[in-house]
Amino acid sequence: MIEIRHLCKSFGDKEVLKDISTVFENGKTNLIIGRSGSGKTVLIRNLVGLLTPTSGEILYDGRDFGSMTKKEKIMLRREMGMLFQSAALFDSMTVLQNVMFPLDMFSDKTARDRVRRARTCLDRVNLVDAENKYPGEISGGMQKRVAIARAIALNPKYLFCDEPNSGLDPKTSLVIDDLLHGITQEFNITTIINTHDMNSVMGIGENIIFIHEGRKEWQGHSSEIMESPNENLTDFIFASDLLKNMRKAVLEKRNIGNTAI
Ligand SMILES: Nc1ncnc2c1ncn2[C@@H]1O[C@H](COP(=O)(O)OP(=O)(O)OP(=O)(O)O)[C@@H](O)[C@H]1O
Repeated sequence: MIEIRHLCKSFGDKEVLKDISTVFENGKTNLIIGRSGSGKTVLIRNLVGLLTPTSGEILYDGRDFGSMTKKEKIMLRREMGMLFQSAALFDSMTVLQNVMFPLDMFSDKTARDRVRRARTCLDRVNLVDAENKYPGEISGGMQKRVAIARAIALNPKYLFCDEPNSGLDPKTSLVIDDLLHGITQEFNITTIINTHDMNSVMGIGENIIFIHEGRKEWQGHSSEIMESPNENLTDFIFASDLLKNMRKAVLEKRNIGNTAI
């Protein structure tokens, strides 16, 4: 679980994050959504320690990042898996070598156990057969699955994903969403996904944080979005006229249903 208390982040006199407090639970896919420039990336960068908050606290299972020693911060970073917008694989390494990379760097397992662990992770993303291929020889969706296998190689407690579906077609995006959701539940990880993908929001959004102009404007489950009275949220989610009309039709149908009861 990650808890944020009154987090603020400014660059000079520009306030980007304004008094954000929330809880990201383990075993849940937590999504951060909001318009471009609303502060999502800055929030994730604060969470992974790439930026230092101007004020406020971030607690990782009760451990306050701000008061950790350098050594404790290094240990904490090893509990974090990261999935970047591009899969960020090493082109000169095979799929297996890519997944083994964090194990070779940080694990004290024997070489044999490291290979076994990497294969287990590849199996989890259905890519065992591709272990000897190079990133350039596989599709974008497969590359993302390799990146997921690599991100979970060290059994992370926390998994941070920055736009995991960018550049993928809708069907492949669903596969990635299902994998992230499944892995999160199976290994009880605190997963935080920064996304613009509305299919992900509606499909796997168990705990959604909507950031608007640097503030947490709304938080809830995807099933609560349709009836939310928050106009900034519904304008953002149902951006086109088509989606607005669909929402209107659904709400009217529900109202008629309720009246009939
Ligand atoms: N290092 C920095 N110095 C100054 N301003 C910054 C810095 N990093 C981000 N910002 C500003 O913070 C604001 C929020 O940026 P951020 O990248 O978090 O937006 P975002 O919600 O992730 O947008 P997008 O969806 O387009 O990725 C922007 O106005 C950006 O210019």
